Amino acid sequence: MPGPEYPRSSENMVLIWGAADTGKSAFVQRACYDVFPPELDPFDGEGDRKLAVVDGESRALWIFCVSNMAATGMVESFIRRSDMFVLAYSVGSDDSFFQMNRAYYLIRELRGLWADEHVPIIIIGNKCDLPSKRRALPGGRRRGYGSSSHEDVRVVSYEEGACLAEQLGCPFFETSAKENINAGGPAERDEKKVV
Ligand SMILES: Nc1nc2c(ncn2[C@@H]2O[C@H](COP(=O)(O)OP(=O)(O)OP(=O)(O)O)[C@@H](O)[C@H]2O)c(=O)[nH]1
Repeated sequence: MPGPEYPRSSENMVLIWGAADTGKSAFVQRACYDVFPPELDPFDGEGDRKLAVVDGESRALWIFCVSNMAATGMVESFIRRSDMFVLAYSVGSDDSFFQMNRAYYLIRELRGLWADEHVPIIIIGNKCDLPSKRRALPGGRRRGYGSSSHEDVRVVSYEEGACLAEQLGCPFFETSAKENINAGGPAERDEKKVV
């Protein structure tokens, strides 16, 4: 398998990071080509390009996806190089939602964000087209970390996503690569925060 491609010097690098099956590849395909293939090859190690108009200025984005299953060294290398981050979860997976915290704090740690450096991080809850039908658990409990695989129904509400994003100080969007909801805009809006 070829090694990862790298962005050109004129491009802003956007790292999309999330659990497996959150729809990262589908989101990029929708954002860059306005298509929704039913099945996609794993996207790790590949980048894609999108032109975005930011404050009236055309900018080139190089968009790169990694899942949290990727090799630690590769993830850290791309975290250090990226200009902005999109942390993705699926509204159909509690597990992917809980894993975002780890991604968020790793970015902050590696980029020294406890100091003054500002790096834009946005959060997207993909698959918002899934129907809302929360499964009842015995005793009314909520599932916890590691307890959920991906579902065909929504298990993370909009409010839960918005609340976490607010706590972390990140812009938040629910998206659907499938139904083309907010799937072309977040990177452009995020870019606005950079400049
Ligand atoms: N309902 C729905 N399904 C989606 C959406 N986006 C992606 N999917 C489906 O979710 C599955 C995973 O999509 P991928 O784009 O391969 O997910 P990924 O996060 O890149 O997965 P990895 O390569 O394993 O990291 C596929 O079956 C997609 O068709 C969406 O917006 N809505």
